[in-house]
Amino acid sequence: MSNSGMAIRPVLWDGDVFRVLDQRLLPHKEHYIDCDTSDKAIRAIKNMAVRGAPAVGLTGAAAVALGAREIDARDVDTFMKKFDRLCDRVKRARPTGYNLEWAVEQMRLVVVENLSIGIDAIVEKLREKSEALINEDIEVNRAIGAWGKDVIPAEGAVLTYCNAGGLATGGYGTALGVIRAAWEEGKKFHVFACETRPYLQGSRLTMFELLKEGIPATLITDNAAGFLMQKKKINVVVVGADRITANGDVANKIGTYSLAVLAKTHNIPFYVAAPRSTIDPMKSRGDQIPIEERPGREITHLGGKAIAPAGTEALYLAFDVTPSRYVSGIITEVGIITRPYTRNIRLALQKEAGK
Ligand SMILES: CSC[C@H]1O[C@H](OP(=O)(O)O)[C@H](O)[C@@H]1O
Repeated sequence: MSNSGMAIRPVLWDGDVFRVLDQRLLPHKEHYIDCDTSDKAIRAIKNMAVRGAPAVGLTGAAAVALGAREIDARDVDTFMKKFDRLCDRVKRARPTGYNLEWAVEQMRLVVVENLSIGIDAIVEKLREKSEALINEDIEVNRAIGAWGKDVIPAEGAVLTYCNAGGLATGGYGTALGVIRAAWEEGKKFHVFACETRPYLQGSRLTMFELLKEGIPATLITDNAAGFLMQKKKINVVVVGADRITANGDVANKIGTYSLAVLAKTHNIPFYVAAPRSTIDPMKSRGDQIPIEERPGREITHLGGKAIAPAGTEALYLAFDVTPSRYVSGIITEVGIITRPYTRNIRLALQKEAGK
């Protein structure tokens, strides 16, 4: 276990270097990229060396802390102008997850609240805030697990999609945080993990995490989920989220919407586990969420080898949006939000954490 007690640390500070576990190499190799510049941290987000909305947010915050050190400014006004440009550059790294915008805003607030202490002291506070956000994320995920563990049956099967685990966060996980908490309570359930084409977060990352901790799990192809639900093999579905709008619509990995519709068809509870930092109160509906389109090569190639004929045109929409009517509840660090979502999300955002 690392010093945070986490089985896995996807991101961490080591002195003045921000270290990112390169998830493109998992499960075969655990290699950390040492980010000593904002460009390296931003690149790690763009090329998905680090992925998962909260982990992306934490890396964005680190990119801001690293970038602040790079700013050449003799006065605070000049520093602020360059700092705002840095924040905009970091936020553009990936468009769909809200945690990136949220984390960069947390960093910007540090500067705004400390303009009088001088540039060097501001830079130091940004480095401290970036590390604090990682530790806060772990605690928030533990609270999500504590609230959510009761949706997992004492025996039976939970299906999850993509990777919303320690690798997608500061180290504990949202959907996998719920599963971890239920396991730590002694429940004897089974996990079905969808492989989640094309990046294979499920097969490469979720199975990596669950096997590491001895949580019973079976990998399935994405297209097997419906049949298992039809055969009554699944008791509950728990997934993560990248952005949740004020009315409870949920952006998550492409394929999540299909699972939600199937779950509703088969009367299976469908839960979304996410910190409140994933909730975007400024967007009222899911159709306002920017959906990232990634290179088609990420579909036509696997491990660098073509799995489609040369010249194949591929459309890779990396996320989809599940309307709130398919969502049984949103598991957060302050409780499980249920409908009416607009009202109850607003109340949840006003609560103090942990109450
Ligand atoms: C806990 S958020 C995890 C979330 O992020 C994943 O997307 P990506 O791997 O492309 O960053 C996926 O949507 C997961 O549910």
